[in-house]
Amino acid sequence: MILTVTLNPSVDRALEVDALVRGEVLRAADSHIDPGGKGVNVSRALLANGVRSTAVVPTGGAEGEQLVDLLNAEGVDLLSVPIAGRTRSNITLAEPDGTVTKINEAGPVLSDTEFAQVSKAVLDAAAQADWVVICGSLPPGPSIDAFTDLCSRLVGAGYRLAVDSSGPALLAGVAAGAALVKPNREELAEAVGAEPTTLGDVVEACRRLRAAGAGAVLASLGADGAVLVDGDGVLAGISPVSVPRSTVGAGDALLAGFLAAGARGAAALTEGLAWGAAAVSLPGSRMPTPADLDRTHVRVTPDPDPSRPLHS
Ligand SMILES: Nc1ncnc2c1ncn2[C@@H]1O[C@H](COP(=O)(O)OP(=O)(O)O)[C@@H](O)[C@H]1O
Ligand SMILES: O=P(O)(O)OC[C@H]1O[C@](O)(COP(=O)(O)O)[C@@H](O)[C@@H]1O
Repeated sequence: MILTVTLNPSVDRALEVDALVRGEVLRAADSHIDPGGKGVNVSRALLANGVRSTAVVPTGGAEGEQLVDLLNAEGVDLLSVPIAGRTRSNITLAEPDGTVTKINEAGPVLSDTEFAQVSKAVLDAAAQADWVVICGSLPPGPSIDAFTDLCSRLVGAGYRLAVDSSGPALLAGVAAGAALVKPNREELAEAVGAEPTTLGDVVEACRRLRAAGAGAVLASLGADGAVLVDGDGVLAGISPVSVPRSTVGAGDALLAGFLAAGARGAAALTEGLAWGAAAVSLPGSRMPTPADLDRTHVRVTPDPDPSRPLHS
């Protein structure tokens, strides 16, 4: 079982528009409502592919009830912790060429008591889990020290921890010794204070995160695929998509596929890239099912050419 933790989940509303024009009334060609938040998406992707997962989510207000209803309707196994604040709604505007504009709310304040309740739910359930996967932004409220403490307690208790977050929360996961971190290109750049422009730069940045405590680094690079740096070496892979529809949740699908396939080596990276590419081809943040997966276009190579430029 893979336990996911989404401290700041959301109800995701995606609107498909012909073109984004500021100051105009836009008519949506289509719309989708999905349960959202990065850990929530990892659980949804795992469930859609027959892998057992439980999602820990603080929920509150009408949107919190809607989120629980949406997740129950999909059959996601939930540990919902009631909070006083209102669960956020995030908006995606998707254009036909695949361009996505997102507006994410900050999310409700999680009080110290509520954060302690969520932490207890996580620590209690972790004993049954092969992985504990903490994903997404931190909501307002918990200090970075409290978050670091949760990560350290999980690692200290011997659980395999994966962290997919940004800024200080990503660095807290690294410093706590998470077995895996999954930054995207911007998160990697922020973490090392340098913008990667080649695969060599990405590998160097991943090595710095490993030196700072992370066991493995899975760097996702949008249309440039992904790079895995771990104790076994360096792998790079790509999964071209002819008609990108919505990149929302692509990183979550990549992480889910990578974990589902054992989180090591070329087979796991191939699986992650196939799930990521499939998510990009689907509307909103719909997660791929086995029927959506096509591994034939995925290319994974060891020790990639460090001078290869990044395009996306
Ligand atoms: N435009 C794209 N074309 C093909 N694959 C993509 C594209 N965007 C994302 N992907 C796939 O989804 C994965 C995650 O996307 P990325 O944007 O890096 O993560 P995140 O969603 O976390 O920001 C990539 O590693 C890649 O496999
Ligand atoms: O916690 P954050 O960083 O605000 O992100 C939340 C958003 O991320 C998502 O999980 C999508 O993730 P991606 O970044 O992988 O596209 C949405 O479902 C959600 O609205």
